[in-house]
Parts: sequence; structure tokens; C-alpha cells
Amino acid sequence: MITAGMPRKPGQTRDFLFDTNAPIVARVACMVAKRAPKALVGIITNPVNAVVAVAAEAMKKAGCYDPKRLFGVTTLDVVRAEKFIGEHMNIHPYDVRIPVVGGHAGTTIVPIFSQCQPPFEGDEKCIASIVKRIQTGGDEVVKAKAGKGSATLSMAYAAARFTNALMRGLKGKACAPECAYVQSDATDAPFFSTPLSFGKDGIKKNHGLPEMNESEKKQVKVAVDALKKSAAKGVEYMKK
Ligand SMILES: NC(=O)c1ccc[n+]([C@@H]2O[C@H](COP(=O)([O-])OP(=O)(O)OC[C@H]3O[C@@H](n4cnc5c(N)ncnc54)[C@H](O)[C@@H]3O)[C@@H](O)[C@H]2O)c1
Ligand SMILES: O=C(O)C[C@H](O)C(=O)O
Repeated sequence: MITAGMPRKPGQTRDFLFDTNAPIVARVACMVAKRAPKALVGIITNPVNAVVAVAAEAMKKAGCYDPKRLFGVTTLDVVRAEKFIGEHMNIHPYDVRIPVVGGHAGTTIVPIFSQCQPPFEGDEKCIASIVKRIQTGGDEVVKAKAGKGSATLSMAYAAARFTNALMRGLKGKACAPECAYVQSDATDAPFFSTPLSFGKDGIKKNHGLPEMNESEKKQVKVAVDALKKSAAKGVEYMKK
């Protein structure tokens, strides 16, 4: 799990961190390629949408890139979705399951409310306001911490949840699918987060895009356009 790199400050976007964090992720990915080429690698460092492509290119150069073993960690978006939906429906977040697809920044974060379990109770206006809160959850924490970093405890929880799912896969144990930002042909974007099942070699099955309503399809299209640019930025950086 790679967390090395700078967190953002109030008013900064995650993308603002690219120039500082891309070289750090590239260097750590090279070290992983050298010392643990078969590792399952989770990238937590921001901007996840672009630095996962940096790590992929670094590993390709080192001759050990395996798309089944590289993950951008987007679990915190799922955790936020479950928490805010749980609050709204007055149920425990553990009892909420919802796929959150796309990437990990602003409108690239697409919670698929039509697939929420139990079915979401609320109108379009209510969905829009919870979607906004999920998409800006990181900004909310960065603002509250006032220059002293970004989400740490909730990220620790999310990282533990995602790592446990990977480790259950390594042991051949069943686990509910978890979303992560991986190389994908689910859309035109080279990397895209969808629900995944894990096994001994990393991704065992990419469940692809869930069924979506028209509004969700539109949100995915917006995400895909942005994610193509983010991935291209990471690839371009590694050409230099
Ligand atoms: N994916 C997510 O959902 C998510 C959630 C929270 C934080 N983040 C990101 O995780 C990253 C770390 O956040 P944090 O709050 O732990 O920050 P932090 O400042 O508390 O910790 C960053 C760590 O990186 C290390 N570091 C800095 N430069 C390095 C380098 N050149 N080589 C090796 N290590 C280096 C520092 O020594 C420090 O220990 C940030 O980029 C942040 O945006 C992502
Ligand atoms: O928002 C950030 O900068 C950190 C992280 O990506 C988050 O979503 O909390």
C-alpha cells in the first residue's frame, strides 16, 4: 500500500499534487518492481486518477507490470457513500452496499444509487445532494484540518478494508466484491474503478459496470472523459 507523498491543502485540487507526487510514486513503483515484482500494489497517494498510470508505466519499463496486481485505492469513496446513505436511511453503514465507480476526484466519483442495497429511499434531489457530499468528502476533511493534511483515520479504515479483501483473495477465501481503480476495458478510459473479486493472482474477476439508470450513465460519461485525460497525463510524465 503506497501512501508516500504530500497531502493537499485547503483550496488545492488533488491534481495539484501531481508534480510533487508523480516522481515519488514512480520511484516507489521502481523499488517494488526490483524487490517484490509479484506484489499486489495499492496506490493511495493522490492524485490516484493519474499516478496509477505513472506506476503502471514505471512497472512496464521494469518488465513486471501485471494489470491484475495494480490498484488505485478508491475504497474511501465507498465508505463515505455507505456512511452518508446509512445516516439518511437511519441504518448502520455496515448494512449498506453500493458500488462507486469511476475514479477518485470530484465528478469522476460515481456512486450507483440504483444498485444500492437495501434500495435507496429518497428522491432525485436527495440523491444529488448525497452524491455531491460523497464527491466532496475529501475537500470537507481537508478544509476542516486547515492545512494539517487530509483524511487519515477514515483512510486507514478504508485501506484496511481493501487490504483485507486482497488478503482473503490471496488465501483463496471468498469476500464481497470491492471497487478499485484498475486497468479496465469497462469503458474507453484505460483505468476505471468497478467492483472486483480477488484471488491468488490479484484480480480474479472484474464485474464491470453495474446496471445503471440514464442519469448514472451520463455521470459515467463525464467521468470517462476526465479519466482519459488523467491517465494520459501519467503516461506522458513517464515518457519524459
Ligand atoms: N486514495 C485516498 O482515498 C486517499 C485518502 C487520504 C490520503 N490520500 C493521499 O495519501 C497521501 C499521503 O497522505 P497522508 O495524509 O498520509 O500524508 P502525510 O504527510 O501524513 O504522510 C506522507 C508520508 O509520505 C512520506 N514521503 C514524503 N515524500 C516522500 C518521498 N519522496 N519518498 C518516500 N516517502 C515520502 C512522508 O515522510 C510521510 O511519512 C497524499 O497524497 C494524500 O492525498 C489518499
Ligand atoms: O481529499 C484528499 O485530498 C484526500 C483523499 O483523497 C480523500 O478523499 O479524503
